[in-house]
Amino acid sequence: MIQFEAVEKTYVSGKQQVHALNGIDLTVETGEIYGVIGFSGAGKSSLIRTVNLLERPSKGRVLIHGEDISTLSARKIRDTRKDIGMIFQHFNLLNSKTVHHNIAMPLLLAKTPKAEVDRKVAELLEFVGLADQAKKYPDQLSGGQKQRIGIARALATNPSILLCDEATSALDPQTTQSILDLLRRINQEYNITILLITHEMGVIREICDKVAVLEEGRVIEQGSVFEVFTNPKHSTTKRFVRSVMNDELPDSLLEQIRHNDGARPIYRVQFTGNSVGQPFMSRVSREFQLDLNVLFGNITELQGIPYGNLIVEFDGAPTEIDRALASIRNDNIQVEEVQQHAG
Ligand SMILES: Nc1ncnc2c1ncn2[C@@H]1O[C@H](COP(=O)(O)OP(=O)(O)OP(=O)(O)O)[C@@H](O)[C@H]1O
Repeated sequence: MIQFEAVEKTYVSGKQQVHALNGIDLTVETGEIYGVIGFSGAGKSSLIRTVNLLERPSKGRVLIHGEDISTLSARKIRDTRKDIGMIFQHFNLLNSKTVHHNIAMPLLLAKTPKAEVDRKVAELLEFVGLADQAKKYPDQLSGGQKQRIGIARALATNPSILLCDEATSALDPQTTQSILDLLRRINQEYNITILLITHEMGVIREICDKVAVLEEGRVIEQGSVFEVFTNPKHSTTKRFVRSVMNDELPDSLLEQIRHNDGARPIYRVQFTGNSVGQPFMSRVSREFQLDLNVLFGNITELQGIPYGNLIVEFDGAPTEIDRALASIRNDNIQVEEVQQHAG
């Protein structure tokens, strides 16, 4: 478990002060994959680097499994660091050393016997799918392969926590996917808690259980990925969600809504989980004698739960439309009128 308690970080250079973190409270539970997203300069790197003391908080505390690491002895800090692996956007491999040596590095530093080092490196190479690349040098590998080496090196000391600093930002979409699959396996098979920072909402959607949105060194929104994606509250969160959820109304449709005289109101209908399987449209149409015209829609999946989003024009008697809306809401389906937002 990682706990940030009122964490602040101020950088001082000359007379200038930069307040990178302004009081962060966050808890990453054991076994979770927790994503922190934010635009450039939001404070993501500063935050993740306080976990392994690459940066010390200016105020507040970071607790690892309940212990404030900044108060530990030098020896205990070394032990705690072994328990926290880290991978980086640009991999941070030693180009003059072989793949084997790069992965072995943390074990060699810990004076692990050679036979044990060789056994562990072979196991890790197998796990990351690069068993035949041990003698190569990083320059001979693709970006995705380099990140696999970075991951293998991070796992060498059997950590319980893995920090991922923009681990897929330098990779193409297909390679990103394969690295995210590998991170998920690490989380599931080794029960390693993962804290990742990214500026890509697709990464959060793909593997995270929880997400926090960072802006100007503050957490502006946090929650389960499902909650935050289906009901984002802050405008920055809405921007991030829109970047992957494709629920923007097309221009032609906005034009149609703008010219709607209000006789046929238009609603956004959002439904999740069990509601997805319900034939609520035909039921409502029959029961309240309405014509329902679907103008736009998509159904997607978040954390294995289906999530639907429809834009529907309701045509019928106003009193029946009101009754229909009440009936839909009764089924735990969210409905909101889009007319006023569209213009
Ligand atoms: N060593 C440093 N000295 C001075 N200012 C710094 C230092 N590191 C970061 N900053 C500043 O702190 C703020 C937060 O930076 P940080 O790198 O944590 O944000 P970020 O969200 O990770 O951004 P990016 O995605 O661009 O890396 C920025 O204004 C940055 O310029």
